[in-house]
Amino acid sequence: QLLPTSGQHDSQLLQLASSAGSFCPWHRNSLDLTPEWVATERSPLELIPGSCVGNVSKEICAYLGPAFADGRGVAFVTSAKRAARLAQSTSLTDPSVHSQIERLNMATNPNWEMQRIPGKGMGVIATSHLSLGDHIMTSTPALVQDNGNLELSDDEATELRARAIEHLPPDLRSSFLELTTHDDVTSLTERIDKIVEVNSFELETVGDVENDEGDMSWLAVFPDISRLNHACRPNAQYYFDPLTMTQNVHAVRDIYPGEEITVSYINGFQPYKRRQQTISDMWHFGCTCDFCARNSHQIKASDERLRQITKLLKDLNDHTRLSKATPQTGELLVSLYRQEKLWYAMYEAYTLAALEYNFVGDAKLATMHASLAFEHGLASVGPHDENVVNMRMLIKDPRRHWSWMHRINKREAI
Ligand SMILES: C[S@@+](CC[C@H](N)C(=O)[O-])C[C@H]1O[C@@H](n2cnc3c(N)ncnc32)[C@H](O)[C@@H]1O
Repeated sequence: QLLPTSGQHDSQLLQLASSAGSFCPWHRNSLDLTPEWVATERSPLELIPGSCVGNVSKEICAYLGPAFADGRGVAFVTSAKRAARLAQSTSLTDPSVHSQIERLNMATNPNWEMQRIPGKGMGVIATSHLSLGDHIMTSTPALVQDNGNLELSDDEATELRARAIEHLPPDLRSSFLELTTHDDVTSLTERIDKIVEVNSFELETVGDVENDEGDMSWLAVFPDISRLNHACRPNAQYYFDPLTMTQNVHAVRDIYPGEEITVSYINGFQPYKRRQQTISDMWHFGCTCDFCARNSHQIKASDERLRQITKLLKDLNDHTRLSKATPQTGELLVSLYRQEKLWYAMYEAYTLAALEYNFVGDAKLATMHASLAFEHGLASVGPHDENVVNMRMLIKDPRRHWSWMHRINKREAI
C-alpha cells in the first residue's frame, strides 16, 4: 500500500551540499564506511545504538537526524553507504533551507483543519477559499526507509523501524504513532508496521553513477500529509522537493470552505473498474469518491473519454513525421482532461497543446497554452519539474524554443 511517487519524473532526494569538503565519505573506500564512521562528530546523523542488522559489509542500521527541520527530527533506516550520502544532503547540512519555508510542519493552518469524516477516519477540510496553486501544506518526513534491495527479513525490518521510532523526538513520535493503522493492532511494533504500510509515500531518487549507484526507492511517512484522503479526481496534488526533503501540497482547482481536500492514491487514468480494484487490493477500502459514485451511464462515458485520452497521448507524444497530431488534437486533449476533471494532470494537456501550436509556428496560441501549463504545473509538480522548466522557456521565446516549427520542418523534409 503506497501513495505513488509525485509526478512521473524521478526526483533527487540526495542532492549534495555544495561545500561537501568537510565531511566527505567518498574520500574513503566505500568498503570502510562503517555505520559508526558515518555518524562521526561532524555528521548530522547519529547512529541509534544497537540498531544494526546484517553482516559487516551489508549492515543496515537506524539513524537519527535530531537537528533536522529546526529540531523536529527525522529517522532513517538504510545502509552505511546511503546514510553517508544522506549525511551530505543539503536538507541535513544546511538549516537555512527549512527556516525559509513558510508554515512548515504546521499541524493546522488558517486554510484547513483536520476533522473526522464519516466512513473515512480523519481527513482534511478547507476552512477558507483556495484557488489553483494555493499552498496547503509542506511537511518533512518522520521516517524514511530504504526500499531497495536491503536483504532484510520482515522481522529485522520491524525491529529497525521500531528502534527508529523509539528515538524520534517526543512530539514527532506522537504525531507518527497517532496515524491510522486502518485495522486494529495488538502491539506497538505491529502498530508501527501498519502505520508505515497505510501512510507511506514512495519516493524515487536518482542515484550517483560515479559511485556505482543506481536509482533508489524510499518509503517516507509525512505525518500531516498522510491525513489526506483519496479521490479519483482530487482537488489537490503533492510533489517532493529533494533539496529540502519536503512533501508539498497545493490546490489544483478552486476549493470551497467546508470541502474536503483530497489527493489521488492511484493512477486516475485507469478505467472505473480497475480503479476500484486497485483501491480495494492495495488500500482495502471501497472507493466511494464523487467520481466513482456516479451512475452507470456517466461511468461508461468517462471510461470512453479515458480510452480516447490514451489514443491522443500516443499521437501527441509521437514527434516523428508519421504522427497525425495537430493543434486541434491538443485542444481536444485539453477538453477531455477538463471533462474528466483531471485537474491534477491538466499541466500535461496544456503542455502538449502548447507544443503542437509551436510545432506549426503559432507563437500566440503556443504561449497562451504554455502559460496555463506553467500555472497548473507549479501547483502539481513544482517549479523544478522538467515540463514546467520547458514551458517557462517556451513562454520566454517561442521562436527559439526547440519545438518551433518542428512538425512543419519534419513534414517539409519528406
Ligand atoms: C493515508 S490514510 C488517510 C487518512 C486517514 N483517513 C486517517 O484517519 O488518518 C489512508 C486510509 O484512509 C482511509 N481512506 C482514505 N481515502 C478514503 C476514501 N476515499 N474512502 C474511505 N476511506 C478512505 C482508508 O482507511 C485508508 O487506508
